[in-house]
Amino acid sequence: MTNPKPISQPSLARPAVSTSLSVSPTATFHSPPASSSFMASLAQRAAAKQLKPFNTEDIKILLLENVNQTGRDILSGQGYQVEFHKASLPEDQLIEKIRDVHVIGIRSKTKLTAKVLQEAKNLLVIGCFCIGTNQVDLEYAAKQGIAVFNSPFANSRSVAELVIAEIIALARQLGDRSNELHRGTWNKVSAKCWEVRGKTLGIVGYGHIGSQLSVLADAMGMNVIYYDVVSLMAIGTARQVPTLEALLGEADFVTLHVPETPETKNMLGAKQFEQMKNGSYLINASRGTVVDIPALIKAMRAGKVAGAALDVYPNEPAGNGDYFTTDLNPWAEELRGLNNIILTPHIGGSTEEAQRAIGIEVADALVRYINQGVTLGSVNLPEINMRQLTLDEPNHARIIYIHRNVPGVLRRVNEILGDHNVDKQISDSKGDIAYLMADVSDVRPEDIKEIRDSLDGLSSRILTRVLY
Ligand SMILES: NC(=O)c1ccc[n+]([C@@H]2O[C@H](COP(=O)([O-])OP(=O)(O)OC[C@H]3O[C@@H](n4cnc5c(N)ncnc54)[C@H](O)[C@@H]3O)[C@@H](O)[C@H]2O)c1
Ligand SMILES: O=C(O)CC[C@@H](O)C(=O)O
Repeated sequence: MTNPKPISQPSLARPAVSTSLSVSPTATFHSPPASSSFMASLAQRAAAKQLKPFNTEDIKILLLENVNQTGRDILSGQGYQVEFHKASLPEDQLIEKIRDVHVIGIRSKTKLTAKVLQEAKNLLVIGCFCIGTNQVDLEYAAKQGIAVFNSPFANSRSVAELVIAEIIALARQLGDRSNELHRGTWNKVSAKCWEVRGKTLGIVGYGHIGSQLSVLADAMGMNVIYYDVVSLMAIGTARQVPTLEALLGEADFVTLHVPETPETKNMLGAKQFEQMKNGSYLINASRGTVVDIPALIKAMRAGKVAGAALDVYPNEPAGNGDYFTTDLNPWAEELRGLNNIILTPHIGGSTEEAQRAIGIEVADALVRYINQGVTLGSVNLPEINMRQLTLDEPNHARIIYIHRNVPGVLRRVNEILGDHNVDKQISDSKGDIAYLMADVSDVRPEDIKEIRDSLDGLSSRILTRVLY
């Protein structure tokens, strides 16, 4: 059973932000970071009337892991209190900080486990300023009525471009040649250095990143094959293969673009390295758990795998520094000692374009959720959208009721709302959790209190919010 949120949790006021969704990462490629939605939000804010009982400056936001300035500006521009940290926080400090905040913004390093989230008594929403959401216990968050948002594809192109660079760098042993020359050694070789034209790229996971990569590799004259658990339309001349084994037996380069799930843990282990072609290459820019690294080390020492590029690791440090040691991962020294291996510190999505786009997209989603209750793009709650209330509707209130998805709730909710004029109402469920949003007109403050108290009294309640 969930812990109900304290009734004292602030009801959030009239929106003051644009509702535009960022639909394309290229939008920010062509636009400066001060996005149109950000400017629009500032303009609207000037005109907006702050309605009682809630002021946006009461909202406390904790941003970790160097969330981009674009996102910070949007959130501060709303008047929220924003606390910013460059790195992630150790669990004890995270627990201490999270107790107090309504919103937390993270990237891939901060683990929001049930243990941490159960301390977050005021938390309304989590923003993952990245693609992956495996670092958050999504189910537990939903059961607490905490919405989670991410940016599903704003860094996909950046990752795909990095992988293209790595395919060529591995084929030409660029890392080794460069390191040698940095040490003063001239070593001009062509043995086992290849063009990529005509070679086969095997993409595991043909989603946003895998399919972008497919287009780029196709354009370089590579044959593209892919394996995915779902049947997906091939782009260009790419071809889906039925099994991972089939892909491994045919690909010269294998690149992983699957999410971290129990099924993808050690997806590439000793058996799979055996199934790869002799002298083939492996690239992992997905999650560190997907590759069994000791097995990779063996396969590379045996010459089975001719080169590898790793961007992600089972354990990654909270911030920058000299942390890539055996204290972090026991095999770190062995990995560093291998030839033709490119090791990067989880930078697949780390470009100016991607980080700006993510900052805007996730911050906009947070503001929409805080100010309007809109869950479009949420990864753990049903997606509900309703048009913004305007200043022409001064006595309207927006009721948000997050509840357990059990029989009879709508009847009880409508008994409570039934004495009022319900202009609009939407409800949807996702698994055990349901989200109801209703706009009610001609309500007085005492009505609002009564509605809220009555909804709070229902046994199905997870969280009630009233925005007015
Ligand atoms: N290195 C980085 O900086 C970086 C940046 C962005 C994303 N990522 C990682 O890359 C992953 C993929 O990103 P995406 O945007 O392409 O995700 P996506 O959800 O668009 O695509 C993932 C694909 O993997 C498939 N899949 C899932 N489980 C599978 C399995 N067991 N076997 C085969 N296919 C499976 C899915 O069907 C889907 O098509 C993310 O989950 C994230 O962890 C890393
Ligand atoms: O920026 C990050 O920390 C994560 C990048 C990437 O792994 C993602 O999931 O988007």
